[in-house]
Amino acid sequence: MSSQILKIHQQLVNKEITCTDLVQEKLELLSQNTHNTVNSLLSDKALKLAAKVDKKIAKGENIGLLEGIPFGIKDVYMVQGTTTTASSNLLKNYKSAYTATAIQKLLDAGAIPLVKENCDSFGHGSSSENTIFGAVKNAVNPELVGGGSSGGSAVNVAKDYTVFSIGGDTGGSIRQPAGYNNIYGLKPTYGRISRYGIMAYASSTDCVGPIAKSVEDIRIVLNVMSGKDLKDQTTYASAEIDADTIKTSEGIKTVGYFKNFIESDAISPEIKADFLSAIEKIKAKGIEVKTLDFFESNTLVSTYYTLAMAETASNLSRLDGTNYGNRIEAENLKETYAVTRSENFSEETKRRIVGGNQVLSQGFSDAIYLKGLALRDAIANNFEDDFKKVDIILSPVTPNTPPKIGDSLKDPHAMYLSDAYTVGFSLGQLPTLTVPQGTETGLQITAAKQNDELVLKFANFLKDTI
Ligand SMILES: NC(=O)C[C@H](N)C(=O)O
Repeated sequence: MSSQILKIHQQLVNKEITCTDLVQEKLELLSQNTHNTVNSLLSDKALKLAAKVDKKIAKGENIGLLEGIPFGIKDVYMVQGTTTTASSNLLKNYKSAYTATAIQKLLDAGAIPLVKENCDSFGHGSSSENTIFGAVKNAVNPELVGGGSSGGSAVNVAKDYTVFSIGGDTGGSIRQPAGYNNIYGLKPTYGRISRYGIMAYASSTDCVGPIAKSVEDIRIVLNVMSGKDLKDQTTYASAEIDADTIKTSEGIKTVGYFKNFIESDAISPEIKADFLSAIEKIKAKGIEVKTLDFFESNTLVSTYYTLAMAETASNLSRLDGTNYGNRIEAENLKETYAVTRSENFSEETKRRIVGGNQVLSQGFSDAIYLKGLALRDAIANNFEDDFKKVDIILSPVTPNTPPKIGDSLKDPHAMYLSDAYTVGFSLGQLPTLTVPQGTETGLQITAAKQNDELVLKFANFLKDTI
């Protein structure tokens, strides 16, 4: 699909539509939607901003590319004056005191925030069913899950309720719902976009990224959000990615894929067939394809969940009803903490806090946590070796197609295993993009650290190839 942002920009500039009508139409679609994508609507703010854009256009002033473009925000981002619930009961009424850097940059560029979007609570999940706002339904088939944890964001884009949405990806939360809903979703290199103002889940792999319907829209939004931020010391300065540069296939000679992913018993036959057919088409275009060895799914999933649970147990320890959230008074302070947390956190979040505290506790941390860190280093080293042999690693996004609503909740372990193909790239802190394949799960393009440009370039190449 071509750029929605460029199309709407032209329509606004040519006065074929007004920004107010556009925003009103999207707000109506969002408020009537039955896919459970909305936690809260930002109608007043959005309509005020739209009126300003219309005034500017009426006066004949120039507008920027993102000015007047309506977008959605996963409900884990602070946006001053809005409720930021993380889809949890504990923060049901929590109002953000400040705005996340990534969102502020979009607001500064004139984009119009419409909605705080439903997701798995605190990012804990792969289906967007772990939420107090009702399970997000898939855009293609509403009996299936919308994917997670940025499910509401992906479905809103797929259904055209928003032009793009900002998701968050710790172990697949942008890429997997993008795949399940047949659109694009980018997890940039860790540190390319500031995490300041995102509700922290697992700080060592949390990434901010765009979900959209075209490579060009991903590029535009990525450029605006990227950059060093003194409020997040893990950020780095990056060069803008140029539209024309990513239209050539220069620098793409070799593509690799992990043999064990594709030969695994867990992969669905449709996904395997679609993947191998894409590989044949890539080869036919003269690109060399190499198979690579990688860690087994069980190792990847257990390393990721060991570290993610440890980090979330630590990050969420601040939510005890004292400074934030839905405090439940009990007999004494200790009881108040306990009741506030046990009554307000979901089963899945409690599972992760208990698991994470076990990982970090004295007597266990050497055997479990330190082992997890060592494996993470080994995985990162493996990637460094791989990128000496290939330019791009291609993979399916998930081994499975989206499950029916309700099924993932029955078996958390099976849900963790469905992240087998996304979590390794998170641990490696690599740039990874989901591209749609016309099916219910997409292809995942990964390049070496800080080479987000090559990922987008290959996505353009793939668009004309498969
Ligand atoms: N947050 C994410 O990136 C999703 C992943 N399934 C997790 O629960 O950790």
